[in-house]
Amino acid sequence: MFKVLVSDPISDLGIQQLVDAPDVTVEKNTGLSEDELAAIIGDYDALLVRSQTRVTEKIMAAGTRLKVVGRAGVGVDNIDLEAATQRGIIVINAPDGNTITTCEHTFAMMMALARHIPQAYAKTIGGTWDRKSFLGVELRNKTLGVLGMGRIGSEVAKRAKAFGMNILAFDPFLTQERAEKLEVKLATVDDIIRNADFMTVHTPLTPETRHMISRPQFEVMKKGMRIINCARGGVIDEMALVEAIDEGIVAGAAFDVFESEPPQQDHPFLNHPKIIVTPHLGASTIEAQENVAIDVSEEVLHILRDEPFKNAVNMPPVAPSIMSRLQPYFSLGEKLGSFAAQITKNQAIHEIHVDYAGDLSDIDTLPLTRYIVKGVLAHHLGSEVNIVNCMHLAKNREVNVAVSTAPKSKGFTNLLTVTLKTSENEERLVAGTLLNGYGERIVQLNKFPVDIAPEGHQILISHNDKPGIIGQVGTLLGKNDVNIASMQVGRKIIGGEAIMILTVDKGVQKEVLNELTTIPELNSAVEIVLS
Ligand SMILES: NC(=O)c1ccc[n+]([C@@H]2O[C@H](COP(=O)([O-])OP(=O)(O)OC[C@H]3O[C@@H](n4cnc5c(N)ncnc54)[C@H](O)[C@@H]3O)[C@@H](O)[C@H]2O)c1
Ligand SMILES: O=C(O)[C@H](O)COP(=O)(O)O
Repeated sequence: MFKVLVSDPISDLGIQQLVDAPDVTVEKNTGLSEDELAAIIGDYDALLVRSQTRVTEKIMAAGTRLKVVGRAGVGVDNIDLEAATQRGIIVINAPDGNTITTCEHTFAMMMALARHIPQAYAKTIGGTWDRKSFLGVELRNKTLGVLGMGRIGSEVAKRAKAFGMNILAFDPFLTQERAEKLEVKLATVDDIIRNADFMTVHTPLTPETRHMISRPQFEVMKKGMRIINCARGGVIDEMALVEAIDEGIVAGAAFDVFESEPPQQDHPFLNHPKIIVTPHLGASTIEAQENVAIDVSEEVLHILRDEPFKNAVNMPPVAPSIMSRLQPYFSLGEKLGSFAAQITKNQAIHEIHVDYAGDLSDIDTLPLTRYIVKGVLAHHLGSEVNIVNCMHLAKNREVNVAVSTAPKSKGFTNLLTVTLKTSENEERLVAGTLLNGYGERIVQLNKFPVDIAPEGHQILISHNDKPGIIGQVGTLLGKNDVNIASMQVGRKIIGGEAIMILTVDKGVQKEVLNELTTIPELNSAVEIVLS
């Protein structure tokens, strides 16, 4: 008999199929502390949660029977995926069930914001009949900026069209073709900041999206913008937002999510006259809660019964025979994918092409391809991507994954070449190898041969091959306290196009990268971070 523990409030109707299953017993025990949960989790085969229960390393370690953690919802930021993967615990989520509900909540927030509904309600029930203080704005003919055009962002855009709004949309995976299909205008973050009347964010919280709207963005923002966040706290810098509202740059904000939940009583959003808030209610409808609970219960049953399942967000075991030959390349493959994604910044990727040469040309490399695709997608999609779901996510985003093989590998015994093709018909190429005795190396970047260890923080500079540039780069980084550990320069012809790759000891601020581009003959500077 399998034992399932439900540790957050999850729809009864949604989990009915688990309750009815003859080989399963379901127990509910909500509101447990980490210690309380750790004390009992050893008795269970499956754990069902929403976002309240933090499924930490400690819980995973105590879950000696645990096969699966089911998240009735999208975000898995409350689950330690690394710890689950290490222990072979499958983590699944229900990515589709609350899309419409969250989209509708976003709209409710946008309209409440436009018409001051919470503030007017509070005054009216307080006995004041105030018709002067709450002059609103129409949505019609206004420009809505959507950051993140995944499931929820796309639905929001669709509904905004019906309200007569013009949509500017940005998503690293949004191609011109898909934008046309969705009837939105493909834009940059900068276009949105400078031109939108309303802006709504629908991205996960990743190192790249954290504070993607902060002081520098507020400084150039269209005056009077209204901002909605029903995605994840932290995408918009909360303190910078309060300042921007108080300075009259932002007209108002509607937030369902906070950097830390629940927020402290003295959080500046609470009781601010121009900020309206809800307590992470985006997914809280009867329908969505039933949907996500049904989806997750179905998957939990499959996993407990060793049947095929689809929405795993962490890694399943790979067959041992394939593992022994491919495993040494998994980490290199993921890093090549991530490197390639980071040098393809702000361009929609429509194909990930992988070429396997030499030792890798005669085996089934699909598990390795998954690591590469994961590396590419995880840069934008965050912890939701894993080697189980990455192909599915690529397909959903109309990103084609193509593989070719070649018996010869330019003098290397093995060579992995990852090429990202963008919708602007550009290509970014990163090739790497496992060198006997030297480990992982990147040996080609676009058309330039290089030799770098793919790890830590790097700066990739594209410049014209002119005397003095290296010195200026070194001086500028030194001035900004960035220590250079190693440097590589590559060029095809003297005086022509060239690249420089610097390995540095720590992260580099965006301002420093921008300053680098002011050096004459230096065309671009991008930071690459590899773990
Ligand atoms: N408030 C709630 O209760 C609630 C409910 C459901 C989902 N969510 C959250 O909403 C967010 C979106 O959910 P979804 O189901 O649409 O996810 P999704 O994965 O379908 O879409 C997220 C999109 O963000 C894009 N993205 C990543 N980095 C970006 C960047 N730097 N700039 C612009 N776009 C970027 C991705 O390419 C992707 O298309 C998630 O954070 C999810 O956890 C919140
Ligand atoms: O990621 C999600 O699905 C939402 O944030 C909903 O979270 P909840 O299940 O705690 O409401």
